[in-house]
Amino acid sequence: MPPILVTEKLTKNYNSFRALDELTLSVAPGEVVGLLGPNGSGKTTALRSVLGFIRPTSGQALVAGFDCWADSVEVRKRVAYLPGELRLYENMTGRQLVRFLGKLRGEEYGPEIDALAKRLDIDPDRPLTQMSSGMKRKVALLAVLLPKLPLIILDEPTNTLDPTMRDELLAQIKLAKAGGKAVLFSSHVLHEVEAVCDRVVFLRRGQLVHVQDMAELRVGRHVTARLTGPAPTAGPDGKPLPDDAVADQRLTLDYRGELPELLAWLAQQPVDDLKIEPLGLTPIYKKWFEG
Ligand SMILES: Nc1ncnc2c1ncn2[C@@H]1O[C@H](COP(=O)(O)OP(=O)(O)OP(=O)(O)O)[C@@H](O)[C@H]1O
Repeated sequence: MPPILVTEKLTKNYNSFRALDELTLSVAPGEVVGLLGPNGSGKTTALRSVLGFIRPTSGQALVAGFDCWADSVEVRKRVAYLPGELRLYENMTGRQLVRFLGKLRGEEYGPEIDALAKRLDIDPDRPLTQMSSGMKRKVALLAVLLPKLPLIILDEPTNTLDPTMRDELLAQIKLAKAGGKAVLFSSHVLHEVEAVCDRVVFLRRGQLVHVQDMAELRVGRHVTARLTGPAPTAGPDGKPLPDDAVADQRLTLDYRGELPELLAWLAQQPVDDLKIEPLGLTPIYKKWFEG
């Protein structure tokens, strides 16, 4: 299926400062892509450029073939967007706001508002002025999840949500994916990104430095153990261990083979205090941003 979103060498300078540097990526229908990177790495700049809020210095972003800057009206008809910082119409109730935003797009919502409000545990008839910041964020999520649009863009969506609602939002992202929508979102929370993404794009100082296929990561395991005797020279696959696998009597290994092979190998090693975890994004994040 052709991608719904394509960026080609998308670049944004603020005066002489390059906030986004030749970002090239694509997101297909039914795909969830995460943007990860430290503060100021260009995530919001990338998302806002796709929405046509920011004029690229060079390169382009296309949604369903429409240029995000030149055809931003067409683009916004196809994208539901949750900004990082909310500016809501405070004199409305949640229901009024969601209906108002729907009407701007020519969509009418009925009982589905109540069904989703119930799942998000908010009263849609309460004025926004009487809501906490997390409740307001949930109203904004209603407005993003209800529309029947092919692309959802979320800027740090779980910010201010409690743990139960974070899980609910992740479930909603999975539902959107199952319904064939494409989702692009930024986050700082690695385990959330791990839970829902098909691919994760790492940004550093505006540049794409790594793309991680999550299916590839999910078959891997991260092994740590304390060595009580001589360090092994070969790994579970019989190949020499990497130079940095053993330091200060601690073994650290990323393993992508079969589990019985790993367990048989560990049984022959002088190890205790053993931990075997899913590979996860943490070591990759550390490599790019803390290494
Ligand atoms: N309007 C602006 N004028 C000048 N510089 C800007 C402007 N907007 C963003 N920047 C700069 O561009 C860089 C990227 O900012 P951006 O908001 O895209 O980062 P981010 O990855 O979303 O960060 P965070 O994780 O903190 O939300 C930062 O250095 C920021 O200071």
